Amino acid sequence: MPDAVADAAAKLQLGDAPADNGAKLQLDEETGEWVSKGELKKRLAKRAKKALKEKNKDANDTSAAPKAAQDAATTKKPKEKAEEGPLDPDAMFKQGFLNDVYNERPVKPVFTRFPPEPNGFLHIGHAKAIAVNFGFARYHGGKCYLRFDDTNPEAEEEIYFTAIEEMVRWLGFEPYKVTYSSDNFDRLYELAEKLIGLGKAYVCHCGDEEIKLQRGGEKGTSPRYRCKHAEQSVEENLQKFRDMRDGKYKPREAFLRMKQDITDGNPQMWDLAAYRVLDKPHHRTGSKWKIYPSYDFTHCLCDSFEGITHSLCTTEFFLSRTSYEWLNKQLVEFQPMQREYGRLSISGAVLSKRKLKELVDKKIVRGWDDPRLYTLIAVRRRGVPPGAILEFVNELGVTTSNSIIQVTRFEQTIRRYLERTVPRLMLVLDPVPVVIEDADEFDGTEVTAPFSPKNPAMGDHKIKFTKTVYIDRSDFREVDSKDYFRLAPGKTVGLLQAPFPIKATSFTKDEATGKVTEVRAVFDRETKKPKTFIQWVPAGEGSGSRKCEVRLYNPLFKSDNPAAAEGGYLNDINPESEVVYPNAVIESGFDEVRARAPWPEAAGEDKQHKGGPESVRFQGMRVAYFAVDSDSTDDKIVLNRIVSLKEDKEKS
Ligand SMILES: Nc1ncnc2c1ncn2[C@@H]1O[C@H](COP(=O)(O)OP(=O)(O)OP(=O)(O)O)[C@@H](O)[C@H]1O
Ligand SMILES: NC(=O)CC[C@H](N)C(=O)O
Repeated sequence: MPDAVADAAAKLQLGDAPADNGAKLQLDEETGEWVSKGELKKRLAKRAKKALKEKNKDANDTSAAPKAAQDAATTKKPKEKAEEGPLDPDAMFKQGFLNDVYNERPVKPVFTRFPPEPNGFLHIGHAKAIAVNFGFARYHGGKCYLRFDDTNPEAEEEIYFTAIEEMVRWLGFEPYKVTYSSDNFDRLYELAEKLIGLGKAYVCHCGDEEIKLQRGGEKGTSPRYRCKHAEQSVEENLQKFRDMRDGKYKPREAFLRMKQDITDGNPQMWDLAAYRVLDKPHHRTGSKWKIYPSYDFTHCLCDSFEGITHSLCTTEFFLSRTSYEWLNKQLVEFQPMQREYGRLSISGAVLSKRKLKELVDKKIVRGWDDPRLYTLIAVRRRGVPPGAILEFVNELGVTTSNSIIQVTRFEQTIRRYLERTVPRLMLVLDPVPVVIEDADEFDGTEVTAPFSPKNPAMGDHKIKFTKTVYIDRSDFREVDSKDYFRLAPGKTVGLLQAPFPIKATSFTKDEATGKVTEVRAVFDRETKKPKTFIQWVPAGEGSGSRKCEVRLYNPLFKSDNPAAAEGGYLNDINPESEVVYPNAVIESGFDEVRARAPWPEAAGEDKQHKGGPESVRFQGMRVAYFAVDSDSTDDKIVLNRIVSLKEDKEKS
């Protein structure tokens, strides 16, 4: 975003209640959005209903019940089964702001564009911009360009072009054309000469301080005025502009200014810069140009060249709309329409390029794609499905206000999406072997495990049952108590899909570490319905189980607002943001899940765009949702926790 625009937007506090909306709006305190009274009422009613449902659900939680009981629970309660289907994926285009934007200009075909500056990796906020621009065109049967806004060769790098395009496709969108603002440098130059010819632009030699004074001084309260350069003749301006082009001026010695309307209250009309001298080679045009057009000169004209019908951008460009329309009217036939929607941010997420770079350089994170970050490459590496991101944006809806969304809300959408879509496997984070002494007759037999207890269409797979199985350390207690329902000496627990529940008889301990090293148990053939079922993984060669490293992620920062933390955001790093389990084990069904990935196929991850390791996703039953990390090799599996199974109540 150009600094001047950001400053102007900040001055007018565009993040506050939108002033340009006729309807009476009210603040939705949960999302930070301004919505109509009716919409707020609807939302509150929906939330109240959901809270009640959660309460009832907690009371009837069946996750630890026997399989038969689980089946019964899902068939007996049709309401829960039909629960929370995904929202209409086009909801954000059918109502509210985007519907209004279309109705303002109900033309066909629709053309939109997503116009990133190739100066960094995209972040979660950009996912909204992609969903809005590409989605709007798709919904209306139109086309969306991916246009690299590459007018600032100082900050641009090849790697960002590739990464940005990859992200658009990963989110499931196909650009109509990939274009570059720089493709138009010749045409833009000619139009700049035309603007000079119309007496609407002049070459200025003033410095920053002088320009500030012309625009009303530090506080903007003194009278605005134009400098003497504004009086130059068309011929003189043309000559000077050509001299700029031909390298006769050094950077800052001269720049081309539009002659707009300094009496207008909008700072975007105070003779903005159109061209500046910059002695930098450009990655596409090489050293052909010594002058480069500004955002304000370039963007609106490129929109017109590409026939953009609806130019959708974020609210900090609200004031720029005036100069956007002014310039197009001076120079071109086709008039695009710019409209502005609110930015999306996630609380506790650092998105500034400088801060991200510092985190990477100081090795606080594993790289720009570290799963704790909110760049899109990081969110992808963590395993968040592209469809879940689109669902999140759609659920939030699009309005004119900026929203800072709690990370727990993002995670809740991801969780719901994964719950519906991914297969289930058994995984043990911190394994303890349990020897079932009377299991000889079952040793090496197979049990059948469904990939989804809720969706039989996902099929099932076989798991070897072995006399020694691994269970999680947290599922065994050396000393039993009445309110404890998992394994303990003399206590029975169910093993999911196993022939019988087991009862612990004894255990051994490493005296040096105090850790249990082995539990001995027997089948409990009497207890038909143990209170709890736990996951297990077969042990030994031939069981097909695999060792893996599991990385559990928590928020990178201790607070929701790291920028405001005492001593700065680096002082706010959460020491528990990554917890590694190096000796986890996963059952053999993992091989099938890996071979079938992406499972399910979805936007951005289909036959054509075969996903990377992160598209191998599953629910580790009773543990969390996981995806394969890009650090994995043929010999070593590394898994990332995408999200926990349930929201951590403390966090929310
Ligand atoms: N947080 C956000 N929420 C929604 N849209 C965004 C957000 N950030 C950027 N965009 C939009 O994405 C498009 C491309 O953005 P570009 O990379 O040029 O943005 P930017 O504002 O410089 O981003 P940043 O400075 O945050 O990296 C623009 O239309 C911009 O308005
Ligand atoms: N109009 C827009 O969407 C602005 C895009 C531009 N690349 C910016 O953020 O600076």
